[in-house]
Amino acid sequence: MATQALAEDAVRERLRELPGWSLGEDGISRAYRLGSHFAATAMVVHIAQLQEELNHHSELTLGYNTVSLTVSTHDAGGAVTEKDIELARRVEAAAPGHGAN
Ligand SMILES: C[C@H](O)[C@H](O)[C@H]1CNC2=NC(N)=NC(=O)C2=N1
Repeated sequence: MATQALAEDAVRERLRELPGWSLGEDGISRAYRLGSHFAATAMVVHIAQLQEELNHHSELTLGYNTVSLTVSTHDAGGAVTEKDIELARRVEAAAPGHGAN
């Protein structure tokens, strides 16, 4: 998958299909709220699996009942690339199964 930096407007266009995701200085980010600490922990494990499958890894934070992630592409100097968008899409697809919102 391409690791060329996406222009800001291209990132924002893709984020239109990813409600809850935002663009910041460190990449694209999303925070999820779960029904319990255990549910949040289980989602973190699932995200780790998705990241390993994609070989693309976020900064992933587990709170009491929240999971937050921020991702950019190190190999592109911290820019946002299609790999970041693809990880976001895969996490979004997994979120409903965890009761995350
Ligand atoms: C060697 C390994 O494939 C690379 O370091 C991968 C690992 N995970 C990664 N994750 C992210 N976010 N960006 C990268 O450029 C990246 N590169």
